[in-house]
Amino acid sequence: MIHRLHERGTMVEIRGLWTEFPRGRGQVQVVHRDLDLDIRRGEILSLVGGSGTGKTVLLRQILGLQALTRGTVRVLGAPPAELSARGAAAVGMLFQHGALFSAFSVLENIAFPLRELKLLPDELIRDAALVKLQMVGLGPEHAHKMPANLSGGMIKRVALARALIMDPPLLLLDEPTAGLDPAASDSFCELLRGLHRELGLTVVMVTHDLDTLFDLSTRIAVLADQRVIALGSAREVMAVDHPFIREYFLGGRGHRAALALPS
Ligand SMILES: Nc1ncnc2c1ncn2[C@@H]1O[C@H](COP(=O)(O)OP(=O)(O)OP(=O)(O)O)[C@@H](O)[C@H]1O
Repeated sequence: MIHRLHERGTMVEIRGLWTEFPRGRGQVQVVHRDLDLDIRRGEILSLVGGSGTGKTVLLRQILGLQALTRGTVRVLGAPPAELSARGAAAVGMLFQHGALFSAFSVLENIAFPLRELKLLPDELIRDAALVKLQMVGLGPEHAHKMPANLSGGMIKRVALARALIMDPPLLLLDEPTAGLDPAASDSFCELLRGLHRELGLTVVMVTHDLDTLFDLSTRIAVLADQRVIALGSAREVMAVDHPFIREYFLGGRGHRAALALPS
């Protein structure tokens, strides 16, 4: 049962999702209204939408950290909470403010989720963390540095290594290039593209950065009106007539970034 959807090529299946938050005096804020979305195995799906459209909430629901009001979210055919309770580690997440533990070294930060499981001896955990450090393009000379002594780009890389420590098939990225200068942002995108290819990862990414969006996405899902209003390639999504899409993609910044798309 667990692998049924997996075999069919669906990594995440979201059906009839409603998310509501109480707003006092009996009022509720409806963030998602009957939202459906399939995330295919091996794709890099970007979620875009205006502020407050529930992109981060959706990532947290895929991770099993946020309750649904109604509907279902299944990762590899099972509710995310069920997967994590079994220690299946199907999902890794790079949080937007993916702060590292400041009192821990780089290697201790990367090793943390594995250490928490208490299943492996220390040397194996250390070796696994060193492999991940190398995987994100950092040499062993960085292993014992403290987070305060790292650049923004290095912090993102270490947080990414930590997200990958359990070898999850699905990686969630919340604003992966936010706060990075253009050069660091480009090189982080390059790293993500390489890891996606080499590890065969499925990636779901929230981004406001159009360069990152066009650079990495294999498909784009646009959230507006509490649901997914457009889903497809950049060109397909841009062809959908909706006020948010016109403003976001066809405004000055969007137009410039779209010109760089391969024809
Ligand atoms: N735990 C919570 N309790 C109450 N309201 C919440 C909670 N989490 C999120 N919200 C509300 O849900 C809405 C969607 O939040 P979310 O962070 O997912 O937006 P977003 O699309 O990621 O926005 P942005 O692009 O600005 O980061 C917001 O109005 C937010 O205030």
